[in-house]
This record gives sequence, C-alpha cells and structure tokens, in this order.
Amino acid sequence: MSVSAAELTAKKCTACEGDTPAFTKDQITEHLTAVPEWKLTEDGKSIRRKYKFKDFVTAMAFLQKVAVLAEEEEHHPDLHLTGYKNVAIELSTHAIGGLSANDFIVAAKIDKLPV
Ligand SMILES: C[C@H](O)[C@H](O)[C@H]1CNC2=NC(N)=NC(=O)C2=N1
Repeated sequence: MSVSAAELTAKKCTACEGDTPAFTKDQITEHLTAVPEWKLTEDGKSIRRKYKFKDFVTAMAFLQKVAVLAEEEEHHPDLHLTGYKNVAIELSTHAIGGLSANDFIVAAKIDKLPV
C-alpha cells in the first residue's frame, strides 16, 4: 500500500506520546513514496531534504515559512543552514525517537511551500 502527498497534506499532526510506536521499515517505505524528495537518514530515525537557494535572504525567507508551518502543526524540524544558501531539513518525532505520521505530514506540507 502506498500513501499520497494529498492524503498527508489533508491531515493535521497529532500529539505523540512516548508510547506511540515508531514507524516500521514498511511504513517508512510506503510513506516515503509520497515525499520522494526526502531521504531516510543513515540511522533510519529521520527523513531529510536538502535545498540550495540563490542567496542567503531567500534561504532565510524559506526557513521562516517552515517555522510558521511547524508552529501550526506543533511538530518541529531540525534546520541546518550551511554555506549561507544550503539548507537541510530533518524531521523525526523526538517524543518517540523515531518516525511517525507527523513527520511525513510536515514533510508533505513543506514540499508545498513556495520556494
Ligand atoms: C507539546 C508539543 O506538541 C510537543 O512537545 C511537540 C513539539 N514539537 C515536536 N517536534 C518534533 N519533531 N517531535 C516531537 O515529538 C514534538 N513534540
């Protein structure tokens, strides 16, 4: 079974308690099909997307949009800005130490943000 970006963006993040099970490898695989720009990190506990912007101001403006989205969803990515225009966004669910639906919902919504 696969998951679509439309299904993910139609959802809202939900509070994750520590007892929420982290996604299995199969769940991760089927959810990654909806957000093909995102890659699973080496430890299998996060997903990461990289961007290269035309300049620093554009990079920061995009990160501000991500920040507003994260606050709305109450689910926050790790943001890395290197070399003034390279951005890496990582998502994992801190409360469970792995991936959950929330990570893929936010990833799909980030993919819809204007760059
Ligand atoms: C109470 C609040 O919703 C929780 O602390 C949220 C905040 N943002 C979060 N962001 C991420 N990435 N993982 C979490 O477990 C998380 N928990």
